Amino acid sequence: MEERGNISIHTENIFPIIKKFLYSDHEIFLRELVSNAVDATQKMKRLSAIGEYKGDLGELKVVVKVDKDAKTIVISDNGIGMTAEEIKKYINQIAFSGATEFVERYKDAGEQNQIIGQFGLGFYSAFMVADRVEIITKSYKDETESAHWTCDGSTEFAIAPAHKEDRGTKVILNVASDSEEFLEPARIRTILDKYCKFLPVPVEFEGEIINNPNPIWTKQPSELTDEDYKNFYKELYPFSEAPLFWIHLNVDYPFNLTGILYFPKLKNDFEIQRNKIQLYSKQVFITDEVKDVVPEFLMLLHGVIDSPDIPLNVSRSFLQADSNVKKINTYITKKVADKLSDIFKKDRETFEKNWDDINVFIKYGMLSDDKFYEKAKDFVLLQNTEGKYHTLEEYKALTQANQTDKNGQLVLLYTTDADKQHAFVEAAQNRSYDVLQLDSIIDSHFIGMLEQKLEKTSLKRVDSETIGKLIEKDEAKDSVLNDTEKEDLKKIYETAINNQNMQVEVAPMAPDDAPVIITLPEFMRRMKDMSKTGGGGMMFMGNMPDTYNVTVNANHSINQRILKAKDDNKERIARQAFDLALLSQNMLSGSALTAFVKRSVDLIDKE
Ligand SMILES: Nc1ncnc2c1ncn2[C@@H]1O[C@H](COP(=O)(O)OP(=O)(O)OP(=O)(O)O)[C@@H](O)[C@H]1O
Repeated sequence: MEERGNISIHTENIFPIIKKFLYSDHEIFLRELVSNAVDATQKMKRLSAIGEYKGDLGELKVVVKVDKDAKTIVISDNGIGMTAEEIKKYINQIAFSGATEFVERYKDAGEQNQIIGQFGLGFYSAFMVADRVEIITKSYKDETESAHWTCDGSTEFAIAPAHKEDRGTKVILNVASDSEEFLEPARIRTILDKYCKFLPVPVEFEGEIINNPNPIWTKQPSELTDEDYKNFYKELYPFSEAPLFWIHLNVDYPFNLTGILYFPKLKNDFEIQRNKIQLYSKQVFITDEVKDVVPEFLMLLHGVIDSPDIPLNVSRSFLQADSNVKKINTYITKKVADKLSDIFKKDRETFEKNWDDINVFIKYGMLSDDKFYEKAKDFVLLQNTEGKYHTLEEYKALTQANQTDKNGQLVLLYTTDADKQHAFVEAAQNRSYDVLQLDSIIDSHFIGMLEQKLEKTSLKRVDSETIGKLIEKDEAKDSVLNDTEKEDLKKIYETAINNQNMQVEVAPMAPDDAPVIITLPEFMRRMKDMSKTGGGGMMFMGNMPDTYNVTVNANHSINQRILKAKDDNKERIARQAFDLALLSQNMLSGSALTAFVKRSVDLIDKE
């Protein structure tokens, strides 16, 4: 006997609204229906395990079928099934009230609203692609009766007895004409691959099981080998290089979370490496946009996080404020810091070997998260030009005696390019100063942070001053030139250089230091660097020409010779000395380079 009825909801017809709101994410209907089938199957397993069900379970699996001719998609399971009464209760009432609530809540929200794709709309998402949905089901409780429910997306439904032989549920979607793309098996396979790859019950499509029901994050770390972790990484990202190391997350109080985070081999273009963490809820894929769930700097990691405690059906701003999400953030940050600290302590060699790949990540973390900084400050490494690694403490101990200036400030020297800045690096080394190699994209921010955090410490690029001024000591240098001679020399150089952006100064240095040294002041360069990376509101600086300091060594014999030279030769020699300084810094090019070569030939010719 067929029974007809009305579904009691306030909104006349909610389906057009659902369809409109879920426009971009119609494909999630499959996730919802397959998850329901999986839930029903797992309930069956549990009933059998506790002895509530004594019959034969059979081979528990979910089967998805597409029939292009009949224009149907069928999702079948041999789970607990439903009696007619249960259909009325769970489908007509509960599922409908869920859908109504969804519409009530979101009908005023804009179409771009991000939450929509993450909202588990449940059974009624079937109407996003079907104009008629049927359920044929037989409960494990009722071996005699089975039921057939039909609904065309209006508020009316029909329910009649059916002739289903075996236990379980079959959901038949009669696909609407505007959704026929979902009748393509390739499309269905892609969707299953995306959302159902790790569902806990085997899912069959076109005669094949498409999922891995026991992904390793659901197992205990003690059951797993390094190979298992590496293989799983390959399964997730078939085209990526092997990971460096990983962390197995496993917590059940005060929130529930499992997962595996991998440290990838980082490329410099770390932007495109984002969105590599996949978020699951009980093995159902939800999203790979884990922003807000995972701290920003950890988004460089790869892997999976599975938590039923992350609310997926709320807006993003709410997500940020959610106390569970905050706790998850803190937990993951702590776990990552602990893992790094552990590797550092137990196997410093490996840690140093991987430094190139992990330094960006660690520095990024220290910059963006104070708690992470507190832990990482003990294992962050500074690499010097000799390729040796030191912790902050070790480096302080190494440099303190020789690199403290007359004001008690510890000056750490660094180079961004040991090749280009070679002359300066060498000058520093001649004084037994140590020079750090800080050349990754994040280092200009990292340097600023170190200065803020470390007491009485500043960092200077090795070519930002002449060696005597980089680390000012009390030892005043005598000048062999008197003030008039210095003034004369300055004028000669200014005329020879003839460039307003080159600020000439004559200063006494060691006779064997270079005759002319060109430097770009630290402050100036940092401002420009910042404007390049878009920080600090210094955009205007980017367009300003560099203003260099040109220091003429009053104690160098060439400069004494210039003063004694014939008038027309003074500027020639000065220009030659200046060009040599440019040349040593790779700053000589174009017509200036041609002129320099010509002048050099003339000079040799005359010798
Ligand atoms: N394949 C199935 N077998 C047995 N019962 C089912 C099946 N599909 C749905 N149901 C019943 O219908 C109810 C409503 O399903 P629906 O998907 O709308 O909501 P839900 O699964 O409870 O929550 P969610 O919004 O997370 O999907 C389920 O709780 C379940 O009791």
